[in-house]
Amino acid sequence: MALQQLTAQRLFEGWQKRFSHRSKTLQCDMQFSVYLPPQAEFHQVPALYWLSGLTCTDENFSAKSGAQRIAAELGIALIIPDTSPRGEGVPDAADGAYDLGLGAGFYVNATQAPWQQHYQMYDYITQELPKLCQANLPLTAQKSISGHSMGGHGALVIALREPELFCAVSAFAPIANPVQCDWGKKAFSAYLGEDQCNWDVYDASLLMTKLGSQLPMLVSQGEADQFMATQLFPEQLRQAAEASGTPLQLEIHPGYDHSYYFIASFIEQHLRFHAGYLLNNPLVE
Ligand SMILES: N[C@@H](CCC(=O)N[C@@H](CSC=O)C(=O)NCC(=O)O)C(=O)O
Repeated sequence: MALQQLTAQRLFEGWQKRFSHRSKTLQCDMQFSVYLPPQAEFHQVPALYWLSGLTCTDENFSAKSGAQRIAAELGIALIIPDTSPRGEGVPDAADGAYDLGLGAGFYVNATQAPWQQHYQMYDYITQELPKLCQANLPLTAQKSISGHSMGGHGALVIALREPELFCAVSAFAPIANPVQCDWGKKAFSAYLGEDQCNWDVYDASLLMTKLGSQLPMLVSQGEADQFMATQLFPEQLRQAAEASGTPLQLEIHPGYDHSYYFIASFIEQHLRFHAGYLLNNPLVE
């Protein structure tokens, strides 16, 4: 599996890198970013996978979160994929809408035309990308996962469905019950078809109610988030956790909105939370 390095920049004694590769799963060329902490020059390090939200590429989190300073201190690599397949021949929303198509893959495996050939983001994130990173970067097998909004939905769904892949999960302002909100209904009906029975396996609140989880799980939500009441529904996640006995740490932060300013304010807490499990040292948190 060939990986082409596009850029490399020194950052907090480590390296911020951008790679390109041909994705067999998505049938297009993909780019992703990686932060390698200084420790990776001497030994393998664990990795946190970060899933971004609507309209993002791998560059939003890389440039705006400020995560690298803490990742360098803790010795954790950050793997930051794109949010959809891209390139010539990859379909987009007919009207160029921001919440479907390019930049809006929703981390599902599409089954419907014209999406199903390329929009296989669930398999890309859970299978192809980790294999590629493991084979080409100085990483241990330890992984955890986090994300924002659409990416928070992706992180929770993936961790609930495949808990053996990760040692912890967290999310910022996740779309917690997508089958009930306009963003989710629009994307799922396009990618998965009108039969809502096929949507449930991509809904964190429904999955949690059904399966429960003992995975360490932290969710942060801004109370002044402009999307909280219409698209995110954190209360549904809280109820699902209570119903299933899932030890969800759900924190509501007064005054914070949906932006990367919120993420930048709490990313240190999230990285220390993940480090407690990635480094097998609960005292780090
Ligand atoms: N353009 C839209 C909102 C787009 C938006 O807010 N995107 C968020 C993620 S929202 C859920 O997945 C984001 O992370 N944007 C990138 C950034 O750098 O801020 C609208 O106008 O409502």
